[in-house]
Amino acid sequence: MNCPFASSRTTPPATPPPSHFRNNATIPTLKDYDVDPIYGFLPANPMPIRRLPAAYEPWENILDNLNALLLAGSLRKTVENLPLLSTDLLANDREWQRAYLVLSFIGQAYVWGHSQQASEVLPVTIARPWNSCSERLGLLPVITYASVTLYNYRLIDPSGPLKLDNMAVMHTFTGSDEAWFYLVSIASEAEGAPALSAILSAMHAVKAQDLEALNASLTTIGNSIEAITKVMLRMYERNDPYVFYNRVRHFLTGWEDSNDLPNGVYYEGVDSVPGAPAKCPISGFSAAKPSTESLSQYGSKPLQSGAFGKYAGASTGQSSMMHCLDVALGIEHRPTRTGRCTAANFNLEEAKAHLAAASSSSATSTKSPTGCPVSSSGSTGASAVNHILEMRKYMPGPHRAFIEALERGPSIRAFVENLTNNPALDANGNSVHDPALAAETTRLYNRCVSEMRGFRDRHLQIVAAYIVTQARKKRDAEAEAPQEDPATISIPSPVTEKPKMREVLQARGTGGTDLIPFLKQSRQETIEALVTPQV
Ligand code: HEM
Repeated sequence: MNCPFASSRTTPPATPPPSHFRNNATIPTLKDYDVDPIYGFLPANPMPIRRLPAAYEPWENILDNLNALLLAGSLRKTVENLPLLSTDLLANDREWQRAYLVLSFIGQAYVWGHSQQASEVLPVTIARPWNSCSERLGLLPVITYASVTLYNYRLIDPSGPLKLDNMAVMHTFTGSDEAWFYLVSIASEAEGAPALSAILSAMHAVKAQDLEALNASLTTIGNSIEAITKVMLRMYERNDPYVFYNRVRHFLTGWEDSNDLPNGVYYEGVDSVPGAPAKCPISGFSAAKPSTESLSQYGSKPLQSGAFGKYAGASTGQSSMMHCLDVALGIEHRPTRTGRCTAANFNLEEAKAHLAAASSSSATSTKSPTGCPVSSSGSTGASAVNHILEMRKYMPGPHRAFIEALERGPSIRAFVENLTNNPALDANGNSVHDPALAAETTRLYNRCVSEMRGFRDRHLQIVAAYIVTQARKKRDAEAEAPQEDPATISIPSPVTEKPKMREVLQARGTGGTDLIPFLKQSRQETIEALVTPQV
């Protein structure tokens, strides 16, 4: 028998095995999913626009003055007094994307404020158009990776190279460290872009069983991952971990699981937002109503009916690039535990030990870095959620669809696995493929997986430096602060900053995950994709 998918070199099976690598599957094209061969997921041809048409000047004016308004404490009032602008005048994708960016910055600034209590209510003037833009783009009405990176970049010299040194961001909440955080992420999108065409070529090569073409594509994919890791390491150059943790993250945080906003945010004047609880048919309010305190804070106008939405904030985990690479290489992510650490079960020493282990080994541990008990399977008994898949909800619709189309495409990993361990034989029992070429395919595939592991190793170190260590320092500083007699302290301002114990004690992602166990699991799943020749 001469089945190319034969599972054994010497004993062909009675019936042909299934086509594990889905070689009849359709392969997507980049252009159908708003992906550029050079810019990847970054909008290009035309580039992101820098200002909306004149009708939207009231929004742009607020963004121009965002920092000043925040500092002056007058942002909320200004937003409440905005005219309600319709999105009907937005004429093309770039305008919709720009509007989403502008409203993301204003919306986040409104909710979190500057040393103010979070606002549970988002006024109709922002809530309604933000929700319309999100619907149109397949995003959610919260700040996302798309708001701060994809739609927020420009080239300093438009005819110059797509490289970090020639990139700028249009907006930040806080300044240059934050800008660098976005810029490095944007540069990583650019460095990864060649991998996207190569993934499609690799899938075509699998279909055609063309090892030379497959090897060339795998080489490009491996080089791209290496370049992503290299540029990611430039993060340390101009983004100070203290500034990032204590100044920047605040604005990028969502309200999916927030102590400050336990019901999420109330989108005034919006009939429904994705995932919103059902509304009361009589009052028009969703089951949970904004608190009396929120209502009293909320200006003088009567509150319109609306809907509560609970969403995670912006996270680099929302980059479609890494999802594509995972899918292309057959790296599968399992659900992660959702157990939350609390002040009660936090143990810093265990957290430190865990982190030390995390940066030197891939072995799983039975303690989370926050010192919370975790079983070796990563479960605390709480329901498990696949955080990596969850992040796809926060990607632009066409990019999410592209990843899903890749999932339906031919499986490169299954092909390499077969090639390595069940090579196809001709009528004489000889390998159909040149064994040296096939060995090279296995090596190149494994190199791609190892590059992904290398990326995740380095990323873990970044997260440790920018979040876990900073959380610890903040906790230590608070513990060392002299305990004054509260009776002798006068609090001068009506603006109170609530102690954020959970934020201090928990090293959590802006996207809302318990960090290190999640990232370690993701790295472990990467390692599991390696194809090992069976002897
Ligand atoms: C200061 C720099 C960075 C910090 C503090 C950081 C932080 C995080 C955090 C907290 C998560 C967990 C998900 C969440 O809860 O939000 C995460 C996930 C992730 N980040 Fe980053 N990140 C940084 C830079 C980057 C860069 C530059 C990239 C891309 C090149 C990147 C790619 C990813 C990916 C792909 C995930 C999903 C987890 C995985 O696939 O293993 N990160 N990051």
